[in-house]
Amino acid sequence: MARDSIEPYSVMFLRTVAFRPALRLATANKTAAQAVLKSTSLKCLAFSTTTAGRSGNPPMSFPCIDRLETRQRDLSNGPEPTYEKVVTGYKVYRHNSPYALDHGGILKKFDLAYETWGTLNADRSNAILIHTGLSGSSHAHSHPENQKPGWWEKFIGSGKAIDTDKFFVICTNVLGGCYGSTGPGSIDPETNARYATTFPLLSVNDMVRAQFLLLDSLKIDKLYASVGASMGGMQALCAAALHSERVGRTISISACARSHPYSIALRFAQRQALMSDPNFNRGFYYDGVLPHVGMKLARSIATVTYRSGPEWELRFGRRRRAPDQPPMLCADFLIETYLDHQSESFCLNYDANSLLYVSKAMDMFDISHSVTKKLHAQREKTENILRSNDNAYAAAGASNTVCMNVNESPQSATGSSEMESNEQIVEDLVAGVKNAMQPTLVLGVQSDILFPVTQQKEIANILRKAGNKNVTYYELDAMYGHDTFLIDLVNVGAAIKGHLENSV
Ligand SMILES: CC(=O)SCCNC(=O)CCNC(=O)[C@H](O)C(C)(C)COP(=O)(O)OP(=O)(O)OC[C@H]1O[C@@H](n2cnc3c(N)ncnc32)[C@H](O)[C@@H]1OP(=O)(O)O
Ligand SMILES: N[C@@H](CCO)C(=O)O
Repeated sequence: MARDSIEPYSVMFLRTVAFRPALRLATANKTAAQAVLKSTSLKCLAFSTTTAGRSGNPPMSFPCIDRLETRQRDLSNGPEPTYEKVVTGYKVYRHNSPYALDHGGILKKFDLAYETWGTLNADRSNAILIHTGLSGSSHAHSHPENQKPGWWEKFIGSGKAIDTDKFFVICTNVLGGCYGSTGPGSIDPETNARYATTFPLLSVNDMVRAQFLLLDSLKIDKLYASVGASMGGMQALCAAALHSERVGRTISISACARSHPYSIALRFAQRQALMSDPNFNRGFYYDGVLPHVGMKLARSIATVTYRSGPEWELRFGRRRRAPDQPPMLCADFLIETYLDHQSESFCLNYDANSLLYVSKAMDMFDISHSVTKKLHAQREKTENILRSNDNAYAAAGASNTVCMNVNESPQSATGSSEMESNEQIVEDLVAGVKNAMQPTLVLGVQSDILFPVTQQKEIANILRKAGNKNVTYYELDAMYGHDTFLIDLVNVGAAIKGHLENSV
């Protein structure tokens, strides 16, 4: 098929110097390979499980089962969500008029948290917008007001992949997030209570449109580049296709042109695990017990999709935390203690409702022309009502309700229209990106099971079919899976720098 005919550039110069020797060593000498990895980007092999009391328990003679601790949230006595404590270091764009959303909802007003690095030049032409993945905050890099390392700390800075000597770099927390931007945990101005699951459903384009409103307020007409990975790549593609006149260059890393059923299934499983927590309380948990167990299960599943089997083989193998003890049903293998640690750490760092809304926006992402057209028409209807009179907000926004289980759905469970042919799908996608003619870098990772390279090829293919003559496609053989963009500075950083500084 045509879309499989895109040959991955081998980008020899991009291949990591640290990672390759580790792989080669792996078959011959695991310990040596681990030493190489340890000395590069993989930090820690020591286990540090955080569930209270577990490591201190006396040896058990029967399989141990994790205690599903619930934690009463007492506002005077932790644990409190740390995302609510992020109070410094970001600026806020305040949008004080109703904002119509793609799926029919309305926000009476919204805030967008953002941070910047570097200097905007005189003709305001050197701005780069970094779009985050699912759980990212605006804090991509440290700065004097918040010196904590950001989530892309090593990729941004003087002389770095995104060079702050040359560019003015902006990063926002997405609409729907929980790090300063309006999301389900924010106060609904209509009720003075938290939105929880009365928050309206969002699309990726709703997030991007909000970012362009921020750019308007900064008097930036056109971005030098729009850069993103994972859901950030979806946003970058969306900006390139739907706001094309405002984007000079695009970088899409480990993203997709439309979410495929496999990734939707994986996110559905996470949401189901989360919503099954008895403390979830249909999303109204803010004043009570947090759905900690559900969040932890959801992030465990997510972490399995973010990394890769080959990486874990090399890092953990089949090693157990206490090899002399009988097998236990709790975290026993090092891979299990790792998952336990990662998911536990995440629970208080991110709002459960944001996870639901943002991951749903990812599921709904589809850059096809027909989908965009439908969403646009839907939004226009709401915008017309809003324009019609000053009191229209209440009438137009009355439908901010979300459906949480199939029995609440007005549609049949088996539902759905006829399957389109592959040709029709591609044609629709090509029409969807017909305006995205900017120099574009599409970067994929061979070990990514969540956004596999077939989806990266699909992006490059539809852009080329649409007539974009300046599409660069790189495929990395890094082993860190989907999250490679957070870890592999050598390869991902070089690709980004090359595209930003050399593409014309
Ligand atoms: C995308 C955006 O837009 S931003 C969102 C990015 N942030 C996240 O995804 C948050 C979650 N973090 C992560 O997934 C990872 O830490 C990354 C991707 C950021 C970095 O990956 P790595 O450098 O490979 O770190 P790694 O995955 O090994 O995690 C290290 C932690 O695991 C712990 N760990 C490692 N092995 C084990 C083990 N066998 N048992 C228990 N804990 C373990 C380490 O002690 C360390 O703990 P700490 O973070 O509390 O200090
Ligand atoms: N691990 C990253 C990427 C997910 O797509 C995150 O949590 O945002």
